[in-house]
Amino acid sequence: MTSARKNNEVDGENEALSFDYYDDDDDFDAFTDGDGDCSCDGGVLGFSDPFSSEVKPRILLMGLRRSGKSSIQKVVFHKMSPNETLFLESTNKICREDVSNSSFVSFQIWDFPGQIDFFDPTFDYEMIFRGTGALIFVIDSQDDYVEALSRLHLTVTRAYKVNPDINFEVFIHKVDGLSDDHKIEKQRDIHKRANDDLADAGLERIHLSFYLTSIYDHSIFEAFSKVVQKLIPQLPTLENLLNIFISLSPFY
Ligand SMILES: Nc1nc2c(ncn2[C@@H]2O[C@H](COP(=O)(O)OP(=O)(O)OP(=O)(O)O)[C@@H](O)[C@H]2O)c(=O)[nH]1
Repeated sequence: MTSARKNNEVDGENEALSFDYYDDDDDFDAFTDGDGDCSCDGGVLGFSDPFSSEVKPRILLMGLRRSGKSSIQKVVFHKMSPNETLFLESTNKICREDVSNSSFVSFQIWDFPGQIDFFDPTFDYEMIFRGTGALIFVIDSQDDYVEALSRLHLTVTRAYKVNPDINFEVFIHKVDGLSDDHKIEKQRDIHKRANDDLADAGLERIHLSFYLTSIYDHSIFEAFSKVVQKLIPQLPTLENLLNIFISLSPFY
């Protein structure tokens, strides 16, 4: 599969282009390009959105500090080995990256620093949520997640008010250290608490999808793939066409 990826500065002034092409049959490798870095913006507050007219869906990566957001982006899209992520520095800027590997699969990822005050009144979160297709909220399952859950609730409710069409995706991350029983138990607990919080706020109509993920196995690629697939409007039509094709195939 041929892939091209383009990096942009968020402020749009110093546009740096980096295209990489490769051939690979692996669906998940189709997300990666090898060596590029995303570009980041230092002015977190009140930056402009020079690409707001683009139709590319936007995927936000949010969550508390050190939950694993940048590691996910580096492993999935830059072929970084999981062990190398141990040396990643904390993100203090919004990093935005354009990913496009076909006319169907094309989107932007915005990696948010964990420590920003997202609800600072000068921060234009309405602009950010308005153009968002999916919001991935990363929860570190190896840490105490009480604070993460309250942050998740705040983020989701704010985002929903601005744009009820956002897909809310919760990555229960770093599950590599947990036994299978423990993983299921964590997922059940987080799922229940997050949905109880929404029900208490009268917002049970907000749907959260949960995934158990780790950068140390295939789970992070599968989860990201599912998130991206939901953003491909042509997918149901493509599936229908493929089903028709298969049913008419002489080998079927
Ligand atoms: N065990 C384990 N560790 C992980 C996983 N993903 C990330 N980490 C580790 O978590 C630490 C923090 O990862 P980062 O990607 O820097 O976290 P972040 O959310 O981007 O942090 P900020 O930039 O501070 O917001 C690093 O030491 C990673 O190696 C995972 O799936 N399993």
